[in-house]
Amino acid sequence: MYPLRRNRRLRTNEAIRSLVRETVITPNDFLVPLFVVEGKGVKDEIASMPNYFRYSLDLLEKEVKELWGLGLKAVLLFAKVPDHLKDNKGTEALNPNGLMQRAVKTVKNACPDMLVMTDIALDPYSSVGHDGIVQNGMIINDESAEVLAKMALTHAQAGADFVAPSDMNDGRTLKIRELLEQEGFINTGIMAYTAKYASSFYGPFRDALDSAPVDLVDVPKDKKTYQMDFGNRIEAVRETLIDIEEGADIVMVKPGISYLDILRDIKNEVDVPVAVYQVSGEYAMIKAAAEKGWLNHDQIMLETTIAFKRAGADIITSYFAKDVVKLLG
Ligand SMILES: NCc1[nH]cc(CCC(=O)O)c1CC(=O)O
Ligand SMILES: [Mg+2]
Repeated sequence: MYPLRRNRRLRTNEAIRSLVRETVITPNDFLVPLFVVEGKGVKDEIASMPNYFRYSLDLLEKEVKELWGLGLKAVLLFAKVPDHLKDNKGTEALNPNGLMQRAVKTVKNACPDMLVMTDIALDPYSSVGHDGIVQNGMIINDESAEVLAKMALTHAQAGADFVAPSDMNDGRTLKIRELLEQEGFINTGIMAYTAKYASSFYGPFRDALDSAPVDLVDVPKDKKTYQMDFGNRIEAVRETLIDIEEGADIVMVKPGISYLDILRDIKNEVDVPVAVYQVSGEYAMIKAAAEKGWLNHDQIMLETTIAFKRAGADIITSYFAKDVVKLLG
C-alpha cells in the first residue's frame, strides 16, 4: 500500500513550494529601528551590532531616503544622548529642541510620507540608566508615567506619527493618550511595548545608546521590577488587554525569537495589529555566528523573519529590515 497522502508532492520544486507557501514577507512588513547621535557626518558602527550604525542628522536624512527607495516606509527612532544632558528626571527628554525631536523633523523633511515612530522611555536620558525616575532604589511608577506622557507630547509636536512607550510602567499608555487628546493630537498613534520581558537580549542596544543601568547603591541593577518575568505567558495577554483598553493602537511583543508563543497567544486574543521586535541581541547572535561561518546569514535572517510573521506578527521591527528587503530584490 502506497502512503495514503504524499505530502512531499507539494514540496517537489521551488515553483510548487512558492505556490503553496502560507507566509511570505514584503517591505510592508517592516519597521526599521534607527539610532541617532549629535554631530555632522557621523556614521558610527555599533561594536556589538556589526553593520549597524548611529547616524548624525545629516546622514540620517540620507539613510531614510535610501530606506524609502527600498520600499521601507516606517522607522522607529532612538536618540543617543550625551552624558552631560542626563539626569534622574528626564529633563532632556522633554526638550522640544532635543536630538529626538530634531530627528523627527529631519525625517519628515527628508521623506514626508515616511511613518515616524519614537521610543518613549527615560533610559537614554537617565543618569542611572532606568526607564523611569529612580527614588529610594525604586522606579517610581506614577511620576515616571507623567514624565513619559510629556515626553510623548513633545514628539507629537515635532511631528511623530506614533509614539512607542517601551518603559513598562503601569498606566503610561492612558497618561499618554489623555495628554495627546487634550492637546489636540487625536491622530497620533500609540504602539505600546506591551509584553516586554526583562531580557538579556537587550545588551547590544544598551551599548548603542550607552543606556545600561549604572552600578551604584540604591540603583536597581536590572529592570526586573518593571519589565516582565520571562517565565510568564498569561501575564502577557493581561498586559496587552490593559494597554488596548488604555488606548494603544498597536501592541508589541519583545524580544522576538524566544517569544513566538507569546506573539501567537496575543495575536489570537486581540483585534489590533500586533508587532514584534527582533532585538539587538538576536541580531548580534546571528551576525556573530555568521562571521564565524557557523550559520548562513541570509538564510537564518529570512527564516527568523518569516517565523515572526507565521507566529502572528503584523509588523516586524528588525535591524535586518534593509538586508531582508535587498535580499528579496
Ligand atoms: N526602554 C528602552 C528600550 N527600547 C528598546 C530597547 C531594546 C531594543 C533592542 O535590544 O534592540 C530598550 C532597552 C531596554 O529596555 O533596556
Ligand atoms: Mg503594562
